[in-house]
Amino acid sequence: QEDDINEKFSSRTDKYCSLSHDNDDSHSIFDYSFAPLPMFATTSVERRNLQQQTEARGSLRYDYYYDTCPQAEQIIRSSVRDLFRKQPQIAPALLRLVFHDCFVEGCDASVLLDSVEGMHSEKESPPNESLKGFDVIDIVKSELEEACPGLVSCADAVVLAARESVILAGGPFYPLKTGRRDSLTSFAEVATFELPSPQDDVSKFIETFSSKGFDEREAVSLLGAHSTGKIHCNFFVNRLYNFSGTNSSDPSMDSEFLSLLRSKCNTGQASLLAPASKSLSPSQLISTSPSPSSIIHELSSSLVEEPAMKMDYEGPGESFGTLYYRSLLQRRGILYVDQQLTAGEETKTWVQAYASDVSLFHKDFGLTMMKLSNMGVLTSPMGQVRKDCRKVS
Ligand code: HEM
Repeated sequence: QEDDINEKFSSRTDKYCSLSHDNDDSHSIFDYSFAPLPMFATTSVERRNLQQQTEARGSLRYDYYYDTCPQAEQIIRSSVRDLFRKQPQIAPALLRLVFHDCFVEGCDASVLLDSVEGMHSEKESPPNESLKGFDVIDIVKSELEEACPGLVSCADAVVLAARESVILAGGPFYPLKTGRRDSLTSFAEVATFELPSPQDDVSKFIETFSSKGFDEREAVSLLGAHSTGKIHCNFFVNRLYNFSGTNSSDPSMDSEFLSLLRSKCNTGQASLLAPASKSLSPSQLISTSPSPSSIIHELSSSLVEEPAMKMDYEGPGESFGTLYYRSLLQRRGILYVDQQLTAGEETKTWVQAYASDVSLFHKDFGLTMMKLSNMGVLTSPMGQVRKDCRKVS
């Protein structure tokens, strides 16, 4: 089996090397081993020319703001770090936010727009009800606006803030190109139908990610993001008390873990949170549960917490990824979709590989986050740079 994994890994390495040569970037990500990025042009005239050529080609490039706002990435880094010191839960919130932005019509900050007449916002679609981090992006963006008005897009702020969050959560650094622009609209309906459900089985999981261009290895590595943050009881309570209408728990769950989760989400809360989980579809289950969004939508007002389970329930100190995949092998996945990763032949191979090799996981996770962050981006002359991330300018 180890040979099998090695073989898959080496072909994957080749794939990424050749992929990066297909792009405008002639550097493999392994060339710089996550060190500071190489600069392609040395003088500011060369840089400006390169930027203009890049804009004409409509693609992203490293250090896009070098001339216009050289401090942009540093502002985002220090702003996220300062906020994290006060509220560590912003890191998982921002990591989840980038996934929910990029998976729906690309990384274009469409998830940040508020609803206005004639446009229903993605953030109000059922899968996004408990999404957080909007106010963090507002703070980051106001600092960017103060330094460089109208220049740095909300879409770049989202991907760069998420990368910082991964590092703060103990994950890897990965290089990111910039130059994304912001959408002019939000896609609430697409979000409702295209974001995956916590109740998906492994075939649905594979299908959803494959429809967005991710293979099984990439999809399994991305779910390693569930190493950090919290999951509210309403997303998994059906597994504890009434799995698939059986009035009993999910048989795929370890019994000690079941007791632990039941102690976090007791029957009273469970019936309150999922009154009709027998007959509801997964998306209905989420949408009809009392929305936690009023409480946790705004991080600053999250004084009352809904019942939830921490992903790093064994306590801090576990590095990003290790506990998550080991737990799945011990039948201790929190969401049904998490546990389902051990139900597919290839997905299980990757769970095993990541459980025993954290550096392999970090490398794969970094690569897949790069791919996620580049999905369906808008580049000049499309889209715009919003001044306020919640409103079209
Ligand atoms: C099949 C795919 C996925 C499903 C169904 C899913 C579902 C969920 C659900 C239901 C929660 C709990 C939210 C809450 O309790 O408020 C959650 C949390 C989270 N998800 Fe996912 N997720 C998926 C993939 C991903 C990916 C690809 C990422 C990032 C790359 C991600 C990052 C996170 C993070 C960091 C949290 C914790 C958020 C926090 O504590 O604020 N998820 N996810």
